[in-house]
Amino acid sequence: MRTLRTSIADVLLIEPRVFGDVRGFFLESFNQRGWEEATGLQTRFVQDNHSRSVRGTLRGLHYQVHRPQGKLVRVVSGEVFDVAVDLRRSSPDFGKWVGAHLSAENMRQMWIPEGFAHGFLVLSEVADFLYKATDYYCPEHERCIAWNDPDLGIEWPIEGQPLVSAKDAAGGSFRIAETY
Ligand SMILES: Cc1cn([C@H]2C[C@H](O)[C@@H](COP(=O)(O)OP(=O)(O)O[C@H]3O[C@@H](C)C(=O)[C@@H](O)[C@H]3O)O2)c(=O)[nH]c1=O
Repeated sequence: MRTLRTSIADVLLIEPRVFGDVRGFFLESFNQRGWEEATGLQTRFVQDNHSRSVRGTLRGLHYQVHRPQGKLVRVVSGEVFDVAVDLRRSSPDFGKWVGAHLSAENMRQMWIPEGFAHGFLVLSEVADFLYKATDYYCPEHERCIAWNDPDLGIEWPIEGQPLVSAKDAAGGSFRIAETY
């Protein structure tokens, strides 16, 4: 695997090694030892998630206060624009966002450390989104910042309104968000 830095130092893009042959391909989607060697992180994942969404769906921007989750995310069918927002007050990148196209074709993964809000927009007809998380889902600690928060100014590749859940439509503003 290859790790690429992004404009926010702790957010990484990961390119797994892909072995193609006449049958198709093989890749290791996660390898604990390879992960530790490549990132220097002693990460322990405790939950794997899978969501499927139709074109124009936007999920986010989500995070958990008190029980933050680091997330290793990837797409196995379709394409999304994936975004991480730094919510760590002590970080030089506090309030900054970084986005990347993740697709079944480019097989890229994004590492979003604890202390970030996360969201993605579906750019294909359908997208299957898989991710590993470093802590369990805790609805009581779950928070949502509005995807179109003017202070964050995320440049989503969309014209018009995305399809969002009722919870996400009620997302709060970054200015008064609980941060880390
Ligand atoms: C996230 C999650 C949801 N659920 C349930 C709660 C609810 O009934 C249903 C759908 O939940 P949501 O609408 O919150 O799902 P979704 O909007 O896909 O939430 C996810 O969004 C992305 C952007 C993230 O970063 C994730 O951490 C997570 O917050 O699934 C779980 O049981 N476990 C989980 O870990």
